[in-house]
Amino acid sequence: MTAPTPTSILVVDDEPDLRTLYELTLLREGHEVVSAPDLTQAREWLAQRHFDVLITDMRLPDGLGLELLRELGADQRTEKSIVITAYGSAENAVEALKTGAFDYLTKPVDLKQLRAAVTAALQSQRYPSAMRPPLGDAVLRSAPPPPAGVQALARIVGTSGCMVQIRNRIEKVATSMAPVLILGESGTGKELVARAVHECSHRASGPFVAVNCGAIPENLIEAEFFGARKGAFTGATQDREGYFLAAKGGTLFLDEIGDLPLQMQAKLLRVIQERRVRPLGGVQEEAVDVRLVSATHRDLAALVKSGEFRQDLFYRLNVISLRTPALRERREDLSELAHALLQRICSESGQPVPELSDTALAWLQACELPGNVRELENLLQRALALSSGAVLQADDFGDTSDTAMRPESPSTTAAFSVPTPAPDPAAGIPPDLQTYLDDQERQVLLKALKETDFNRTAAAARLGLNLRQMRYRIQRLGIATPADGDDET
Ligand SMILES: Nc1ncnc2c1ncn2[C@@H]1O[C@H](COP(=O)(O)OP(=O)(O)OP(=O)(O)O)[C@@H](O)[C@H]1O
Repeated sequence: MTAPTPTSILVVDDEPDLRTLYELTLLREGHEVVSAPDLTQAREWLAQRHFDVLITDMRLPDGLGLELLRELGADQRTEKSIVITAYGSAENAVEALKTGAFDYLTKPVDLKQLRAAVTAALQSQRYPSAMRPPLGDAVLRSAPPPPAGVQALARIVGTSGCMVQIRNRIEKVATSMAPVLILGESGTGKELVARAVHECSHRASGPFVAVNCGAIPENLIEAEFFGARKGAFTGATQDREGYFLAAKGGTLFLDEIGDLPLQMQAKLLRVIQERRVRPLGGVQEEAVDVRLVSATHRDLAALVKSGEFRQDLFYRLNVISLRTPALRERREDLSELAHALLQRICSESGQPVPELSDTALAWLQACELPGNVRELENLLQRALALSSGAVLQADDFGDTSDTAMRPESPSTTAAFSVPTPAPDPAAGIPPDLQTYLDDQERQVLLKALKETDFNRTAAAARLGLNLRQMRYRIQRLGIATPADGDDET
């Protein structure tokens, strides 16, 4: 049996002591290491041979480490780069990630983080060194993602140009550690995209922790994010891990990031910069090893302008952005989406998949669907509940003769799937029907949640809903629930 080929690393730093320190650390890990004090020598090495990882200081005597990254990118080379930047220089770190760096480290370099970054960079290579084709072949870009990634991409239905583009971009961005910001209207699949980024990345075997930033009570938010030791505050009856540590080795998805209170934004920024967290009441800081993906339906740039969102945090989170298009921008996908959603809903509830008649499809095509794919999903669920045959007809979607009855917002459709409480005749006619129905729905949901000890799966089952519908309603109606529920998926 032949011995495995050692992985090769090129270290570029002009300070001899630091070079030696990095070299020794990496040699001890079993890597083959060569080093260069400047760009010129690094270029000579790169012209001669291939490396698995390039580690470069930002400032070098004859230029910036970023130049090497640009050259690697232009030559479509497969080396993964890690850039070392000065402490507190957010611009350089963001610039490095935008230029294609896999990751960055800040000075003074923590050797544990150096080792972890190199391991992660190697894991993200889709070919082991022995299988790697010769220099010059643009292999990584066309290499397929892992099987879980392929499945996650397939869950994002749509063959319109913008959907093909978004799937391609997910594959590309998944191979680095750069933070990703997903922007798009409600119900356009931002969480689906975030999961696909995770599943296509080398972190796929790690956890995917999804957090709704707008749903956590303000007094608990710090403990939820960073963890807390028992007794750190009234009610902290046991140690709490916190999202950052729970997502260790995986991806932390910060949904509705635009709703994060300002005070918490400052704390989040500090953790991103320092890559360490200290749980409330704890004395020791712990290293953070997560890839951040955030999402919002709000206009973050406008929030920055109005002072509601910190510019420096925006800059940090928005290294790579992805936009999920609204359904009205890709109406050609509606039929495929409707069929795929029907399949999924029916397989989840174990019922046979009905056909979708031409009239039903035409009716859906005529709907505005401002709530996007989620609204389409709700309409199909409701039609399935109302239909008794093997074919879904337009009538199954409600009174289709009256255009005023057509669904106009996610809230309208959401109210349909819960048994609508009979109006109290003594109370007369409510001045705002939607608010009235929302109140009724909120009360029913709260009752079910309380009776099941806030177990969302159990509460959903009591109401004949699935977990996804339950989560949607909880979020839409702004119901506060303990965030560490046992049923988060
Ligand atoms: N392209 C798609 N293909 C298949 N299903 C989709 C697609 N886009 C969205 N969905 C489905 O629509 C529902 C809403 O999607 P998701 O929760 O990802 O949207 P979102 O943009 O995160 O919404 P919000 O901003 O309200 O949180 C989910 O059930 C999801 O599976």
